[in-house]
Amino acid sequence: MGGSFALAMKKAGLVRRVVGYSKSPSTTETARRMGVIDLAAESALLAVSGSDIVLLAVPVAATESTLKAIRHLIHSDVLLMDVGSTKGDVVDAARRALGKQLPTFVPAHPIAGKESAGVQHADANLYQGRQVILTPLEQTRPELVQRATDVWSALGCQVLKMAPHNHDAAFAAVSHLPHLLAYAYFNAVARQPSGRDFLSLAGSGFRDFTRIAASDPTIWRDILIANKQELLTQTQKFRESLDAMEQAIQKGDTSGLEAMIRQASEGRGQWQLSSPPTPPKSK
Ligand SMILES: NC(=O)C1=CN([C@@H]2O[C@H](COP(=O)(O)OP(=O)(O)OC[C@H]3O[C@@H](n4cnc5c(N)ncnc54)[C@H](O)[C@@H]3O)[C@@H](O)[C@H]2O)C=CC1
Ligand SMILES: O=C(O)C(=O)Cc1ccc(O)cc1
Repeated sequence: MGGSFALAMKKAGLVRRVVGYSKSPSTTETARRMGVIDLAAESALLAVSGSDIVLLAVPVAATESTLKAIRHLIHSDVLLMDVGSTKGDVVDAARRALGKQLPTFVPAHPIAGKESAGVQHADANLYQGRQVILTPLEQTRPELVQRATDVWSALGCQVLKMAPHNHDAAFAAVSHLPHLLAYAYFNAVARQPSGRDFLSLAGSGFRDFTRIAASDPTIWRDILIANKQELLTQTQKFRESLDAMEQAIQKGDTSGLEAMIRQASEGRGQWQLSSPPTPPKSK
């Protein structure tokens, strides 16, 4: 996410120089070789020194320690953002870590990404035509919320604002639950004695359903734990829906089963991925 942001900012002509830091030196080396960053910093603190915009792209559970590592060099005009998939925990971490620098922080979540993590998959067009959710705090400086909106808009995003708890409730349903189900479903098939044989026969429906089961384990462990309450609400709703379909099958209730399939089929047929009406021209 961080690498894609750097490439997109460069492509949009919005940055003079990108300084990168990762706790893994091979990541910054790859980023430099790919032209994602211009300079590798020796620490997170040195990376933010003299920067106008700071983007944190780490697992959500690493937010607090990362903010603590950089807070001394965040001055009041710096636009500080994250890209974490959960917002309640990130905002709590920022409150604990940032102290008087809290007004510089604009929590952000681009609804764009891939199942493949790592800077080697960085993509300058990742954010084009996507939504980004900002969850500013009451303390956040309005000028910085505007600057964040301008930055993401210039990368081709539609910017929405909402409260962290509303964000987490929605994304538990449409992102965190499907990732959990993809992991659970893939394991359920693969762990059977004949699992390997079954997998070798699978077609595109299986491929599409399980694509996100290839997503990064550390990133997703942190997301599922961070949004525990909302996620468990959604697993319960899913269980009820699955139970109803199972019962119809068990009873041979063809019309009940068809009605449930029809409802999903028609709903999914009408659903479209949200995107801005007119994405900006790419350079
Ligand atoms: N991959 C996706 O599709 C999306 C991911 N996100 C969010 O973006 C953030 C970054 O994810 P990706 O870029 O996909 O992952 P990534 O694996 O490509 O990048 C994560 C970076 O964090 C570093 N890191 C790992 N553990 C750390 C720790 N304990 N302390 C400091 N740094 C650490 C890694 O070295 C790596 O450079 C996550 O918070 C995720 O929830 C948001 C939207 C989409
Ligand atoms: O790979 C996919 O289709 C995704 O769902 C990408 C994604 C992953 C995590 C997010 O917080 C937002 C988007």
